[in-house]
Amino acid sequence: MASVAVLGAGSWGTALSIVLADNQHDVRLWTHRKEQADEINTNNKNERYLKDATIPSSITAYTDLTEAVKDVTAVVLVVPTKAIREVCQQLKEALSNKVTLIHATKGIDPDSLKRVSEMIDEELPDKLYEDVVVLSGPSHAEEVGLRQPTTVTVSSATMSEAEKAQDLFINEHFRVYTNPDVIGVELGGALKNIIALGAGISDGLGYGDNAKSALITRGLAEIARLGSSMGAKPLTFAGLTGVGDLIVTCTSPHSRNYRAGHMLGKGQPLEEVLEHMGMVVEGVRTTNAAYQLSKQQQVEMPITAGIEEILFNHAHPKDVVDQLMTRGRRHEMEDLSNIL
Ligand SMILES: NC(=O)C1=CN([C@@H]2O[C@H](COP(=O)(O)OP(=O)(O)OC[C@H]3O[C@@H](n4cnc5c(N)ncnc54)[C@H](OP(=O)(O)O)[C@@H]3O)[C@@H](O)[C@H]2O)C=CC1
Ligand SMILES: O=C(CO)COP(=O)(O)O
Repeated sequence: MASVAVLGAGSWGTALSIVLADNQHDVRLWTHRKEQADEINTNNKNERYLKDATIPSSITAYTDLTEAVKDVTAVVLVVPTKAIREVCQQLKEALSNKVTLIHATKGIDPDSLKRVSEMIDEELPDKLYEDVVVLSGPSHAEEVGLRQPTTVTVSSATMSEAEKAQDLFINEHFRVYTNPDVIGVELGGALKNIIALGAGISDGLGYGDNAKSALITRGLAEIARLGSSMGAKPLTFAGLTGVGDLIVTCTSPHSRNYRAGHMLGKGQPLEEVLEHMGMVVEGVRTTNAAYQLSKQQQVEMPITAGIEEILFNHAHPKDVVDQLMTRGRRHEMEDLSNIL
């Protein structure tokens, strides 16, 4: 049994805490909201973020970060990308011993264009952990919280750290693979959110399965192009954290990115959509980050560019689809043949 602090009591932090508690670990779930900690500790519920799950009574919620991380062997960071630097700065003050550091956040920071593990490395001193472990894959919190079969991947530059994370999480409902390609695992999980927005937009416009399938496969092509240019191994995008996560997010009403896209496709403005969601829609900021990266890396990402136009320049979704459909002719494997 290990002591594990999970930082972030949203949908995913709560679901991952349930997995860890099922594995008999001592789980401390940190939230910055006192009323939420009280609800978890008193009613074993997190109504706002994971309403259908009953939280095992062995999980204790904390609002004091120093108390939450005292003597733990592992820390799981699972706040939205936007909050990663701020929470790391607090963690730096609160943590006194070396831990296995895992993050399960899926995004790219549009200000620094950094992946989440890169931001963690910038914010936390080396002495607090060996190498960050990324946990990613097709895993809706709503299903994990109900112990439905789920597979994910853990990745770290130090394989023994990834294996420690695998040991912590693996059980009969939650199967955990390892993969040494940190860049590919992290980028697949972040970039699929852009395509999930696109899939939702397409459905919201009333287009059918053909359009969605095109978005998933052509989206995968542009994810692989950008990812490879940034040092990822192309084969990773054919795995759980690439095509696996694309399928689950582009086809499921659990996905916040898909649902937000659906509302955009129906014509609702972005601000209204985000207010309605009340949970993080990572694809919005990551679209802008990926758009900037595509320019920096000189990689063609037409779907991402179209979604950038819809999100930030008031383009009409139907016009963007028309533009995508009437682009110049291409060979399907153009640009991919030299990375495969
Ligand atoms: N939900 C899912 O199925 C999955 C999510 N993920 C990823 O996990 C990450 C977190 O997502 P998820 O849990 O779903 O998001 P939610 O929107 O459900 O919850 C986010 C949580 O983070 C808290 N938070 C935000 N900012 C801070 C901060 N500065 N300090 C402390 N807590 C903060 C929020 O608190 P508050 O209530 O105050 O806003 C809230 O409790 C995302 O990157 C997402 O892509 C990955 C796989 C599956
Ligand atoms: O990453 C996820 C499932 O693997 C969750 O996606 P959403 O953030 O779109 O809900």
